[in-house]
Parts: sequence; structure tokens; C-alpha cells
Amino acid sequence: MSASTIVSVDNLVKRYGSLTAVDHLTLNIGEGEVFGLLGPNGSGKTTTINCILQLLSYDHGQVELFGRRATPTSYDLKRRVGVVPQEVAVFNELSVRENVDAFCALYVSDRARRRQLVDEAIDFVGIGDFEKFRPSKLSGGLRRRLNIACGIAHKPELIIFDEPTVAVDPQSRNAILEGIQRLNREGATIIYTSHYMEEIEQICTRISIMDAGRTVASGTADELKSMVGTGEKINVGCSVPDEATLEAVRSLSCVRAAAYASGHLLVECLAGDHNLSDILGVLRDRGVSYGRVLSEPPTLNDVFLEITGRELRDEA
Ligand SMILES: Nc1ncnc2c1ncn2[C@@H]1O[C@H](COP(=O)(O)OP(=O)(O)OP(=O)(O)O)[C@@H](O)[C@H]1O
Repeated sequence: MSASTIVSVDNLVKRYGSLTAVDHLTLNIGEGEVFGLLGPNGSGKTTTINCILQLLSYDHGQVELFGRRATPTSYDLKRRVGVVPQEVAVFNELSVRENVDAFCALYVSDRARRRQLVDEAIDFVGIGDFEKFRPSKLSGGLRRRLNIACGIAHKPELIIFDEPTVAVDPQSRNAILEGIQRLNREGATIIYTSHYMEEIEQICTRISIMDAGRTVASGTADELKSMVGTGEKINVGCSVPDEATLEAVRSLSCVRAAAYASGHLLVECLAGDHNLSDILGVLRDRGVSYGRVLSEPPTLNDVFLEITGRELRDEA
């Protein structure tokens, strides 16, 4: 393990009775990464996080944090980690400020230092106008931001975000994603779990795709996309092609499927370097006039679909 490995999960197995929630999972996360765990609901992301945090016992494997073996009583390691859990976990009887202070007080006893850290965390997530509010008076998005302030106030080196944008409005979602990137720029290593592929792709430097407790693929978004045979989807606004032209498009080696509907030729391609020019070449040669052309690169959902045969069920 290199000196800059922040999280190392080796062969982790967690079973709930006969269900294997995490199935021989291995992960290595380096300092400064925004590491994405992408998988559908139930794929084992939260269970993995809870094992990393030593909140759950596991059946097999080992977790190291900051190069040292983590155990349930590794408090010196745990204080270097911040957690933003999936469910908002704050005290309803405390105000926004009191909540952030209460979480920060778990790690920082000096009151003056804590006041400064609480100020910074509240400012960071932009909830200064609501300091005196009880959480129940906040919108869902603001409660999420409070949840984040509670997790980051003590300035942890590793911050784990477990699906922090589920059921938040687009404005809060963007604020949360930008905030995570800012934390990363300021030096924090991030683990980000989500089933929203667009978010993962937007902010993560490296991604593990999980299914049924296992890593099915990992790499950068570009590396993942180049692992599969799916290419771009091409949409050509054109006059109605005759059946022979459609067949000529379909018989191109780069074409998986092609159909014409409502003024658009829709072509699903295999991975290739000159798919668009090949397709437009056929149309040109056969006198089909075309206008607007859109080319959509493959998505992480395409990667997941090709590897597992199922959709990620992205709801973004
Ligand atoms: N306490 C538990 N007892 C029994 N089964 C559990 C328990 N917690 C989780 N599971 C099961 O373990 C599997 C993995 O769940 P987990 O919550 O880790 O998935 P996830 O990828 O985080 O999905 P979600 O986004 O829905 O939380 C699921 O099949 C889930 O039903």
C-alpha cells in the first residue's frame, strides 16, 4: 500500500443471514481523490461505508484508514473522518448552530476554536440566515446542508457522503456538489456514493461501479466507458430515407441498431473512431439531405447495462 492511500478495503464480506450485502470487495482510495461508489439501490454502498467506518462488524476482510488497521475503537482514526449519512441525522430540539456545535464538540473541546469552526461550516454550506432555526423549520435541501455542516465542521481529512442529494431540489443539489468539490480542492479526500450517474461523473476522479455487493468495474469515467463495446447514440435530422438506405446504415460494422421516426434517424453505435462520418457518408452517397446532428457519448448507465444486463435505474 502506498503512503498516500487513505482508505484500503481488502476482501470485505458482510452478510445479513443468507444475504451477502458486500461480497469480497476490495477498494483503494488515494489522498486527494473524489472517489465515487456508483450502484443501484441495494447494491451494498451504505453497508460498505458502515464497514469502513467500523459501525458494522463484518464477516471477512480488513479495512485500513490512513495506513493503519481500523477497528471499532480506533478513535484517533475516526476523528480524522467526517460522515454525511444518507438520512439526515440532526437533533430536532437544537437550533442549526447548536447542532453544528454539538457535532463539532465530539472532536474539538476548545470553545473559541469550535466557534470559529462552526462559523466556517455554516458559512461553507450557506445556511447563515437560518442559524437560529430548528431543523424542522428548514426545507429538505437546507436540512441536507445542515447535515453536511455537522459532518465537516471539525475539518476531517476524509469525508464520506452517502447519497447526499436524494430528494433535494436542483439548486441545493448544485450547491452540495460544488461544496464537495471545494472541500476536495481544500485538501479533503472524498468518498461519494450515489445511484445518480450524472453526479458521479460530474465530480468523481475515479469510480467503482457496484452491483450485488461486488465491484463490477472501476476506473475513471472515460476508462469505464472504453471498457465496453457501446458507442455513441447518433441522432440525424433528415428527410425520410428509403428502406435500402436504412439497410445500408444498419449494415455498417459500427452500427448496432438504426431506425427512422418523426424526421430523425436514430443510430445506436458500437465503440468506434469514425462512426459519425461513416453514417453521414451513407446518407450523402444516397442523396438523403440532413440538417442537425447530435451525438451522445455512452453513459455510465450504458456501462452498467452492458456489464450486468440491467439498468442503473437512474432517477436524476
Ligand atoms: N440491517 C440489515 N439487515 C438485513 N439486510 C440488510 C440490512 N441492511 C441492508 N440490508 C440489505 O443489504 C443489501 C445492501 O444494502 P445497502 O443499504 O448497503 O445498499 P445501498 O447500495 O446503499 O442501497 P440504498 O441506496 O438503497 O441504501 C440490500 O439488499 C439490503 O436490503
